[in-house]
Amino acid sequence: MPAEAVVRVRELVKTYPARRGRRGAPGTPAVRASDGVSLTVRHGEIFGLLGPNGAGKSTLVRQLTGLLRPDAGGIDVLGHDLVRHPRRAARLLAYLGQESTALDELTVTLAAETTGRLRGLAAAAARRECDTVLDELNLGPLADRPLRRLSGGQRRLACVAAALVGERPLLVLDEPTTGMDPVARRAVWSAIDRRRAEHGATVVLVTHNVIEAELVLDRVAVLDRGRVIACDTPAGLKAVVGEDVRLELVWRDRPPLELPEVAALHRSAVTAGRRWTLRLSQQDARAAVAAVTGGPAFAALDDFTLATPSLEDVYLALGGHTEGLVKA
Ligand SMILES: Nc1ncnc2c1ncn2[C@@H]1O[C@H](COP(=O)(O)OP(=O)(O)OP(=O)(O)O)[C@@H](O)[C@H]1O
Repeated sequence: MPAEAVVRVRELVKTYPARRGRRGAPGTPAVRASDGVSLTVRHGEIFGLLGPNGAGKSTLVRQLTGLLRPDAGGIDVLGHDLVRHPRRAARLLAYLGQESTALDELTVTLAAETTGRLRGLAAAAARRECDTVLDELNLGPLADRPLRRLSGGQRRLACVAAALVGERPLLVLDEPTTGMDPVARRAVWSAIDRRRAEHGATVVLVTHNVIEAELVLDRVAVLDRGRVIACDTPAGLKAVVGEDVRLELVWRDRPPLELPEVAALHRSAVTAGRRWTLRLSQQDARAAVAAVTGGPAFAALDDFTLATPSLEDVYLALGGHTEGLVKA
């Protein structure tokens, strides 16, 4: 393994078995949630896994953290074979899963301190680190509240705090900022970045927020149906769509498909209800805007935007499905 690689995943395969339904209820078919995933995360990177609901992101990180055993393939974290030795994961990485039920009865302070103690910190050190992290994430005022008495975003923030106590060289975070307001999100991103800058931590995180992904990630693997369909820097991925721009049209009600200029756009649009998204050359985008704003189509139009490409456009260009991607 090259010195700079912290995580190396090779040809990972995981299929959830089919289940027969009980008492006439429909069963569930087998799902191949990791379908030959290979990727390498380098030292000090903030590496993202992006993809819609059900793409296989959580399945991948649960295997990375030793919680789920792959059917085939290899996982190497800092030179340790985690398929053969899944329990070593606890020493190598801090994991923030999607659920927090294990900590719900504890206060914010106790959740963070206990996690630190479980990671081998002495009582005084755990307390010290806990104070620092609660301060960093502006959780001081909520320190004595049990997690179950917090709002969804506050609880998530408390779980991030717990994940950050008791330093680990690798942080694996499954949608760390879900449900948080912008201030909390910013605090989380700076806390993560500080771990990287000051302690050389490497971060793997799951997100479906494409805007956030562009801002914080060094590299991103785009997952779709258990496969990595692209892996590059956000800028590198955006080069896939070149100089194109994105035109979004939102219709008031039913789009007037009887108008030829609208019917022509419909053929290349990705539609989601009243919203159409088109990726066009700059010249074609200008012509399209002129066509829908200059003629009878305008009366049926609620809103339109022209934007430079985002990761979402890359995702569309790669043939992904955007239903599960969050755009703001
Ligand atoms: N325990 C399970 N048993 C059976 N199928 C599962 C199980 N967990 C996940 N799946 C299926 O595996 C696929 C991948 O799920 P996974 O949770 O990894 O996706 P994800 O990309 O993390 O999605 P989300 O963004 O919604 O969290 C989905 O089709 C899901 O329905």
